[in-house]
Amino acid sequence: NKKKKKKKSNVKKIELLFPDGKYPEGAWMDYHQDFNLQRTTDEESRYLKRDLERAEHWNDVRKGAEIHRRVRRAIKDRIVPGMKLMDIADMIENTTRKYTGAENLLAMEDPKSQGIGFPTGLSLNHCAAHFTPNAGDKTVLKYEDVMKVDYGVQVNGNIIDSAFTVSFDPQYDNLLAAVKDATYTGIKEAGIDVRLTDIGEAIQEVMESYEVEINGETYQVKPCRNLCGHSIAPYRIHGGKSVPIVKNGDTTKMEEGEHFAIETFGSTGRGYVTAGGEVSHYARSAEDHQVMPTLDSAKNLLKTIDRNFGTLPFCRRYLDRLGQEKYLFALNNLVRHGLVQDYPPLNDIPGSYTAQFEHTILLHAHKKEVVSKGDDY
Ligand SMILES: O=S(=O)(c1cccs1)N(Cc1ccc(F)cc1)Cc1ncn[nH]1
Ligand SMILES: [Mn+2]
Ligand SMILES: [Mn+2]
Repeated sequence: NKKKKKKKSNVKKIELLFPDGKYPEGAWMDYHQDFNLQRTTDEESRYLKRDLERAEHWNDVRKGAEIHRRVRRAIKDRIVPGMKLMDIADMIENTTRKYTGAENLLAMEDPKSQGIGFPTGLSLNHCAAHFTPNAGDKTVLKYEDVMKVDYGVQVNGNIIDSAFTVSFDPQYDNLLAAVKDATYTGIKEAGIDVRLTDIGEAIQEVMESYEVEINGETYQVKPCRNLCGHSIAPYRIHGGKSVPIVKNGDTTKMEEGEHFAIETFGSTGRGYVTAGGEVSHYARSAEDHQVMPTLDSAKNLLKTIDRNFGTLPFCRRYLDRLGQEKYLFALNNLVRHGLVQDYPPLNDIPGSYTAQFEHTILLHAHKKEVVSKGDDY
């Protein structure tokens, strides 16, 4: 009897698809009119020259973005009700691993050179962010679910952070439309010398201009006021600046050369999230002034984390995959000592629905690049 041949995925390493090593540019946008008027033409040419000095850096980011687009194209039609979240996460992560050649971290000379940027978020309904299944999770995606798919790709530490929302029931369409419009508004408002609070104000105004009727009740869409976008630095998903999605008075400005994840979250609940539920997401804390752990198991786990992830976020499944066993006590010890930061799921009130869209943008000297833009969102 012919054994049913496992469908071999035809995903190849991305380098084979781009033999000249040049990766496609994202969507270009001009900075605000008045900003451009202040700059003379010879200034523009100086900015362009300065930008070209970072060509290799930009190319790395574009490589990650191309992989992000190809992964979502490969998996989009395969995310259907009845699927286990575990299988969706594996599909996304294994496709990313194939494109980046990061199938087996233990076999890689530098496991942090390129690969998964951070855990695949698959947050459902009132859970807005930072949920990914831990081993043994049997959750199955349902027709009435609103799932935020939020995953990362990194190339030489340049992280692409982009997310979209999956839903099947058309009654959620206005919620998703509100958030997509709000995220695009944030992307349009962003720019060199722009104040973060002004971006938040513009996002909030658009978000709140939408209403959605779900199960016979009408809601005005609310921004989740304590969630925000963020700057991105090499191997650091949070570069230090937070981009609010409501007016918050933060007059900090965006600066030339920075990478930002512009993400907005809309909700039919309180518009405010609280941490709750089993933790899956972790990351090495940046500061290193903490005291080293005395517990041997914690010391060894820290070494494994440093070698395989560095300061990139990881999840319990990635430790399982490395063959780590019974690591929870040691992991919680590292969290208690402040050596590892935990990122619990962030939830609005049960029964509410949240949606998200997110892109990574690059503030070049002369123009803005929405590097993770695709023909899907
Ligand atoms: O909420 S955040 O911690 C944050 C927002 C503003 C300043 S820090 N976070 C960064 C992050 C933390 C842990 C991860 F595993 C991955 C990312 C935003 C985010 N989560 C998913 N995509 N983007
Ligand atoms: Mn994200
Ligand atoms: Mn983000």
